[in-house]
Amino acid sequence: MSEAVIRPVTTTGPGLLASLDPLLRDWLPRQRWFAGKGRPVAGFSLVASTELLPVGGKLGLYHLLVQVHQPPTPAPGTGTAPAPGDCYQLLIGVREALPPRLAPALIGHVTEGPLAGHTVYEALYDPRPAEVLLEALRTQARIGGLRFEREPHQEIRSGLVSRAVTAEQSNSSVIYGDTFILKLLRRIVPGVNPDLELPLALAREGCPRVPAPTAWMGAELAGQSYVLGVLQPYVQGATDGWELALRELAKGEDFGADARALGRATAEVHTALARALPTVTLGHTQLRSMVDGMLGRLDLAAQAVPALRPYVPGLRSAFEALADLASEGQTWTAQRVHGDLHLGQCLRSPTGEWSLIDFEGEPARPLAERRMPQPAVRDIAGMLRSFDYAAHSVQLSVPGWAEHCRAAYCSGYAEISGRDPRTDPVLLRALETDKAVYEVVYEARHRPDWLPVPLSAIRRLASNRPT
Ligand SMILES: Nc1ncnc2c1ncn2[C@@H]1O[C@H](COP(=O)(O)OP(=O)(O)O)[C@@H](O)[C@H]1O
Ligand SMILES: O=P(O)(O)O[C@H]1O[C@H](CO)[C@@H](O[C@H]2O[C@H](CO)[C@@H](O)[C@H](O)[C@H]2O)[C@H](O)[C@H]1O
Repeated sequence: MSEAVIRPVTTTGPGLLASLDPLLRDWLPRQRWFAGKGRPVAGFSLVASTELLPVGGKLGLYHLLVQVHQPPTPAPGTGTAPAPGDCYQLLIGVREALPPRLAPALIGHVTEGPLAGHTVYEALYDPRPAEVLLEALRTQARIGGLRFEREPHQEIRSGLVSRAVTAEQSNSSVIYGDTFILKLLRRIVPGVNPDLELPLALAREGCPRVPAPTAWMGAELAGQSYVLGVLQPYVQGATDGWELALRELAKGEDFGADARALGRATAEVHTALARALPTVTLGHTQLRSMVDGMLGRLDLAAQAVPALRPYVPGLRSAFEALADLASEGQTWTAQRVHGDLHLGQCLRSPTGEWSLIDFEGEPARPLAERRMPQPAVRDIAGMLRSFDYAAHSVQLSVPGWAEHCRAAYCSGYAEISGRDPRTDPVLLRALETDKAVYEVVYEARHRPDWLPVPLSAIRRLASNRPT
């Protein structure tokens, strides 16, 4: 299909950002997806702007890439704090007045500059702007620096009605007619994004455990390419694993069969990834640098979260035990992995089929690190941590629930891959520890009330107690 240009680009001058500046300073830090929380916003630079609907009509629409200037993190080593100057993707609607249904999307009323007298708002919540994006994907448009691409044999019907996903997310998503879901990435970085790269590789490998990307949007800026969003089929009527697990727990019911099926699904994805993309052998040198990475993250985390400090020696020993095995000559295979696997990233369809989503990896880690081959056990460790989270999140504790899920999940994994992760306890403990350390920092930054959940695992892992 030939590429269609729906509208020539209009590049706006610096006045646009100046007029939005005071509103963005207030609005941006309140967004769930804003990664620079806890540090003041010193200012903005416009990286790129594209007028998608002309301002001056009833509804104007800007696509903006905005660099946010923040001073470095005050306390050294919050571990996951982004470097100053993170770039965010914004879709800004411009109207003279906002209809009441769009009130929750309000960014503010502009008083100065080229948009003075207008109201600006988060346009993803508005069906018309969302339709503009879908139409651009459908027609493989190029609009200014924005490129919209589609898998050659995939069709997108026009006129699908949109609704925004309101759940807490690291990015922002829109559902079109229960047929597609578009994820707009918020903090954007140059390079190949694993959230597109891995599902595409899996789809081309014929793996049915991941919704196959239908289309995507990106940009070329100063010679570098950026992935800005991915459209994929919407799994209708799906429930995510976190919700399911909590539901079963609350009823005191068994999650073992689902955990086993999830283990099988994870192994199917790992097997397909190992076929589709290069694998490497991790010997002593590579393991040493992996362990050094874990130790470094632990140090940063302990600086940022004092509650972690008493456990540092025990946690270090979990990592050093792995390095010791490597110095005795043991090797491991590494491959591309999901990178942030947890129950919330697993969708169960009404027919009981599991799909894995969100291959972005841990959002705070540098892209290059997220794309490095890892032992597949890293994902397994993530899921085991998730069973533990679920068990700690309900009022009524069900003794042995997390342990039962762990066993079922590992057995399911072994059924497909031929490798039971429990036969590699030192690696599993090290990777669970690394994940729990990440979670401590994540919770301290985003959900302090949840901090006791990873901290209880930290106590167990530091003393090398079994679950
Ligand atoms: N293909 C899909 N089908 C149905 N729901 C989906 C699909 N992809 C994502 N979702 C829903 O959207 C939510 C956010 O998606 P996710 O990829 O995890 O975004 P984020 O990176 O912002 O966390 C998921 O928790 C899930 O509920
Ligand atoms: O889903 P995201 O990619 O945004 O992942 C981040 O947020 C997760 C929480 O929403 C966080 O997951 C942690 O909490 C979950 C329960 O809410 C639990 O199931 C996970 O095991 C636990 O790690 C994830 O770490 C973070 O990267």
